Amino acid sequence: MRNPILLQADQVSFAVGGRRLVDGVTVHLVPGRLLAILGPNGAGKSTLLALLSGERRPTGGAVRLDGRDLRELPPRLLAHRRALVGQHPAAGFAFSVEEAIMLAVETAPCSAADRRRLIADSLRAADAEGLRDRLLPQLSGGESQRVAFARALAQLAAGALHRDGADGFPCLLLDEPTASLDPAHQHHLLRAARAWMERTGGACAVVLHDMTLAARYCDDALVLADGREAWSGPMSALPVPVLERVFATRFVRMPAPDGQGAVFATTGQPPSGLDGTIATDY
Ligand SMILES: Nc1ncnc2c1ncn2[C@@H]1O[C@H](COP(=O)(O)OP(=O)(O)OP(=O)(O)O)[C@@H](O)[C@H]1O
Repeated sequence: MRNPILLQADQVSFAVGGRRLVDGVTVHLVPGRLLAILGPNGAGKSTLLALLSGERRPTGGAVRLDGRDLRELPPRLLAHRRALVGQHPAAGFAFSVEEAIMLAVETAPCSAADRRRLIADSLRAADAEGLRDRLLPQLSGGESQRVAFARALAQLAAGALHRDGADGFPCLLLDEPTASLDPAHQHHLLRAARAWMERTGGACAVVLHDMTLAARYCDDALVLADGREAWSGPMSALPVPVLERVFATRFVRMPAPDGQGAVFATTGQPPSGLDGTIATDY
């Protein structure tokens, strides 16, 4: 029977100079469930994503894809199975957007026409079709993020052509992919990530600072603080006091007007309880 866990990190740690940036964290990525990785600046979210992607090797514990230690997987196979969209997409050389995405799919075993269609599909999914002929260094921050997302989708779509049958679902790892996006594109990207999971049977983890987006689009949450797990579970069950504790600021959770997820507001005041008030937690 297929292991329902696609990417599995058990008690992973990553230490530099005696400091544990990630300390004994367990993450299970399951097809069809979008995981939000939350936590304050410096909590270890990007480092954890780098461990999950195989970009960094854990100094303790192991990360497994379909049960195989990432260290045993050849880099090419890994590139077919998982894509990481970093926090700051590199401006890179003066390639056009289309050329940059072509680099990610040029070895795909298909015709040139199919390759062009694959690029077009990825650009469309990221609402980046209009950027196709633009040069990478001339893109705005949000445009770069949309192109980096399209490139990751194209990389995994090309990777799927290398795989046989149902073997090996893909894994998409997104590090603050909405940080530079306007509100409409923030929703577009997370809807696209969910649609990608449904289409491919893949698994996805996303680092977010926006709790409202996380509540609307993510099934599960892992909250990190000081490199350790502070809380994990279904996003809908994430307690406001946990957020207030790790972020050291007041959070208010309200029902979303359309009933999907919740709306989170911060007030900049101290966490509830520290000034004698009671948490407003609907
Ligand atoms: N190579 C490194 N050497 C030493 N310290 C590092 C290294 N890489 C990251 N750090 C430190 O590790 C901590 C975790 O960094 P990381 O980028 O994972 O945090 P983060 O949770 O993603 O933060 P943010 O929300 O600001 O993006 C930070 O304090 C960072 O300064």
